[in-house]
Amino acid sequence: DFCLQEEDTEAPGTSSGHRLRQVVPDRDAWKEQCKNLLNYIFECEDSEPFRQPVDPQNYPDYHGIIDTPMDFGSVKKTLGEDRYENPIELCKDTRLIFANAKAYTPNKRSKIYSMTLRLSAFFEEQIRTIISEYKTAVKSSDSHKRAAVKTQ
Ligand SMILES: COc1ccc(NC(=O)N2CCN(C(=O)c3ccco3)CC2)c(F)c1
Repeated sequence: DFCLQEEDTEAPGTSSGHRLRQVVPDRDAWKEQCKNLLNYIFECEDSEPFRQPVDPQNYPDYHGIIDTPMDFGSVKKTLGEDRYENPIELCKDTRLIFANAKAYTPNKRSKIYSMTLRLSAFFEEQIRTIISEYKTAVKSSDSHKRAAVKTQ
């Protein structure tokens, strides 16, 4: 964010023109943070069954039980294609991965389901800060916008 001065036709830092550049939290920081979080999850062995969509050949009843399949590969692709507006949307899709496993598992002690419990605990720990910093950045950048309008 910066406030343009009338005489400011020069490149920044020249003797005649000058710019007031304020530091505002980066509202796009969540993208890189979520990319790194997803890469870490992909490195975890616990994510192996959840990196790609379920193959109906292996689990013929899966799509009869689960209405909205989701996997980390799809989340990563959506993020990479800039189709998430914010980290809250990414968090919703990721929670769907865990909810689907809980809905599909025949019992709560199944190996595959137990993998989601560890993954989910780790994900929730990490996404909490990412979302909190994003919300702060949005609030701050909105207030900077209001301030900038006032000076015009
Ligand atoms: C292409 O290679 C693949 C693609 C996808 C997968 N994933 C699966 O088949 N899953 C098994 C069913 N499921 C459960 O949540 C679940 C809960 C309890 C029992 O199952 C989701 C993950 C895979 F293993 C290999």
